[in-house]
Amino acid sequence: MTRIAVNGAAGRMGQTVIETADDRDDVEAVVGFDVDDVDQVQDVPVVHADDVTEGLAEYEPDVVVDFTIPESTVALADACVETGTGMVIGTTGFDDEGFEALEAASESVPVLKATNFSRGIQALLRAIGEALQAVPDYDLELMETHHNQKIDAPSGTAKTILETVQEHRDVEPVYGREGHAPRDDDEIGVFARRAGDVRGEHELIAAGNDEVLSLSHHAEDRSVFAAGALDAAAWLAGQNADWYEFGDVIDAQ
Ligand SMILES: NC(=O)C1=CN([C@@H]2O[C@H](COP(=O)(O)OP(=O)(O)OC[C@H]3O[C@@H](n4cnc5c(N)ncnc54)[C@H](OP(=O)(O)O)[C@@H]3O)[C@@H](O)[C@H]2O)C=CC1
Ligand SMILES: O=C(O)C1=N[C@H](C(=O)O)C[C@H](O)C1
Repeated sequence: MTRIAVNGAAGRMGQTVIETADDRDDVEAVVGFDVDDVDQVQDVPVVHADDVTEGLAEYEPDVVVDFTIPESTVALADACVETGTGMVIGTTGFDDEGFEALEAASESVPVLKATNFSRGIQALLRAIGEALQAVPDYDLELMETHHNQKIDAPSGTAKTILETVQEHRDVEPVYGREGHAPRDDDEIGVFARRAGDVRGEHELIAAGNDEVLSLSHHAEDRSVFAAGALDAAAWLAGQNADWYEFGDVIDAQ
C-alpha cells in the first residue's frame, strides 16, 4: 500500500484524487495540504500549506501528488527533499526557473511530472511521430478547450503536443491569428478556448492534399487524470531519485 499526500487537496483535482484513492486498495491518502481553510477533505486531514514540511514528517507519505500552482509545487519540492518524499506533479504552467527547481529536486528524491495523466493522451503523443511521417508537408494546427476557471494557456498538454510535433517537424508556433496573417509553411497555429466546465479537449490536425487528419482526445471526467496520477504514485514509490515521466509508468506494465 502506497501512502500518498495530496497537495491542493481542496481543489478540483485534489478532491478527485482523494475520492479516487478511496476506491483503490493499492494507495491510501493519508494527508492533504492546501491554502484553503479546511480541516479535512472527505476523511483525510488537511494541513495548511505553510506547514507542509511538518505535515510530511508527521504523516510520512511515500509520495505527494500535486495539483496546485507552480509556486506551490516549487515550495513543496524543498519540503520533499528535506523529508525524502517522492513527487508526482500534475500542475502545469511552470516557467524555466520553476522547472529547473523541480529537476534539481529529482537529484535527491524521485520526481514524476506529466502535463496530462490520461492514458489516451499518452497514446496520442506516441501516434504523432508515425502520423507526421506519412504526411510530411501537411499544414498543422493545434487546438485545446478547457473550463472557464483554468489559469494557464495554452494548456500544459498542448505545450507537450507542440514539443512532440517539433521533434518531428521544424514548425514555429503562432498563438492565435488576427488581421492580415497569411500562413507560413513552417508554422503551427495554437489556439486555446475557455468555456463552461469542459474537462479538457485537445486536437492536432494535419491538412493537405484534399484531406484532413485529426488526432484528438477529450477527457470526460477528472477521474481519468486522478487514476493516472495514482498509478504513477504507486509506481514511483519503488523508484530511486531521478526524473520520470508518465510514459515510464505505462512502459513498465
Ligand atoms: N497533469 C494533469 O493530468 C492535470 C493537470 N491539471 C493541472 O493541475 C493544476 C490544478 O488544477 P485544478 O485542480 O483544476 O485547480 P484548483 O484551483 O481547483 O485547485 C488547486 C488547489 O490548490 C490550492 N493552492 C493554491 N496555492 C496553494 C499552495 N501554496 N499550497 C497548497 N495548495 C495551494 C488552491 O487553493 P485556492 O483555490 O484557495 O487558491 C486549490 O484548492 C493546474 O495547473 C492544472 O492545469 C489539472 C488536471 C489534470
Ligand atoms: O486545468 C485543467 O483542467 C487541465 N490541465 C492540464 C493541462 O494544462 O494540460 C491537463 C488537462 O487537460 C486538464
